[in-house]
Amino acid sequence: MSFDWEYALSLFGYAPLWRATLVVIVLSLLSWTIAASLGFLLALAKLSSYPILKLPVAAYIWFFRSLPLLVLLIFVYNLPQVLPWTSPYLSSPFFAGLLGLVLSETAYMAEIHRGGLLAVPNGQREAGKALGISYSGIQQLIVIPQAIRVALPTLSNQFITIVKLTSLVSVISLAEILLVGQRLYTQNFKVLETMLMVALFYVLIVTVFDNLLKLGERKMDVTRRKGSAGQAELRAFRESRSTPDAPKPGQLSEPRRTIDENAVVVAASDINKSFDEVQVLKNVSLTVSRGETVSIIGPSGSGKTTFIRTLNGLEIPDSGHITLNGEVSFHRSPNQQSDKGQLPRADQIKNIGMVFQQFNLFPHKTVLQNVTLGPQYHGFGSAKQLELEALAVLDKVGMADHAYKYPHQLSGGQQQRVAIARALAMKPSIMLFDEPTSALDPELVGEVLRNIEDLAREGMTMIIVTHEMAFSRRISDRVVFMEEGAIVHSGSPVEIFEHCDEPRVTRFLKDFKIN
Ligand SMILES: Nc1ncnc2c1ncn2[C@@H]1O[C@H](COP(=O)(O)OP(=O)(O)OP(=O)(O)O)[C@@H](O)[C@H]1O
Repeated sequence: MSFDWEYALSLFGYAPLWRATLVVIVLSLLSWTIAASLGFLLALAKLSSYPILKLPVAAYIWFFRSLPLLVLLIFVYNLPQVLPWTSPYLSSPFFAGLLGLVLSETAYMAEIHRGGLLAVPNGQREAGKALGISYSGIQQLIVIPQAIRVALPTLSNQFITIVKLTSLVSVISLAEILLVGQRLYTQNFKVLETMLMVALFYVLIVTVFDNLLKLGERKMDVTRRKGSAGQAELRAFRESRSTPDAPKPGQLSEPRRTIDENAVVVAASDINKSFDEVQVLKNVSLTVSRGETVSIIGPSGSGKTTFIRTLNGLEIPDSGHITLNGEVSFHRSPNQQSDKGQLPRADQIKNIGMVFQQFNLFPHKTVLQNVTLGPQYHGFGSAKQLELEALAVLDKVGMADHAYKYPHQLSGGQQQRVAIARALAMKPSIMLFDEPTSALDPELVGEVLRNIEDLAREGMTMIIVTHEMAFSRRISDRVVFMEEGAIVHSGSPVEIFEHCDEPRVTRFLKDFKIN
């Protein structure tokens, strides 16, 4: 018996096969979209810290990933036998198939999304928190867009899997491609010819959608973006800055700072913090006045970073008291339980700018969007006005020309300068710098330190955790030395770097080149 090519090719003109193709496409698209959306919610629930959400979701995922789809389809299709009210819906093979596919695929999608969510570095969430953005705002603006980009290739692959799984729905008599083929060859016995065409129809669908999804992936890939737009906006900004009264780029608005000792910006007292029974902060107290630059130095692991993170709520102390501009932002007495006490409010947190060691810029947003995100979220002004303000603040750190680029197109030093601009755009009362140059190559350190020095000169209130001793000596009004979770010594740069006879300080400083 020879292969009947003429018959096989004639199936390209067979209308029921094209109708079945449409059924497969619609069923796959609906299953994929619904399962991807529900899977995302399940992934969020599985990652939450509430057992009441986590445990049922974990059980769902375990159960539906263990169950063969064929068994599930037959079960769903026959459910009206025991639950007659489901009959109007589930007696339709299409809806029964859709329900079976969604139930099963949601479990897989949840795991794919969970991988995407876990791939977003924690620094991204912390950067959002430091801008005073709420949990849901952080998810919506920062985490979800990045998690979906990470998960997209696997989600696309899952669509292809679903297309092929729709063939199983033939078992409950849905007239999809396989069933139409089976009906044909049971009449004419041309099994191979018919199945070849059935296979070709699946390959056709998969090829078309695979290419469409790849196109979508490429569009969402920020590393491919050039970010070259915005030249007109930049020119308009430059022109507006060249009017006689406007400050020139890089020009400082105030020539010298003054320290107002009567205006305390931050006062922290008796801050204690332990991680896993190890006490890393021991009754730390520090008061910073308006216009003052305080640097915190000390050996690695002495608690410097942990301390400044308690000031804006990134770490919650076990006990202590913090005021911001005279208002209590944190209070918990030593005998209070860990879920009691007053925690910093968003309106207080947004008043504290923070620059991280690892920059933590949002990779899916341009430089300008990174800077406008916080002010826009808090409704500081119209989009146009905030854009102009963001360009001005970027200009101040010498980054206006890069406003329309993405973070991956910048050097480490440039990224850190954008991070400084992002914090400044919130018009904070105080800036916290957590080792702002530690992650930079030596040749890039200078440009960032110059920006911070400019801010000090302008009178910005700042606390800087640093290992750059010469820089600390040059710009600080006060230097605080920490060791083993406590402030051991503090004084003017001259007192600390030249006349200190505290053995722990001199021992620490002897390894540094200070001049
Ligand atoms: N989230 C955490 N969980 C457990 N331990 C932590 C955590 N954060 C910090 N620690 C520990 O607390 C101690 C103080 O860390 P911290 O980062 O504040 O020190 P540091 O003085 O800033 O050090 P470095 O100069 O190396 O950055 C260290 O022993 C560190 O391992």
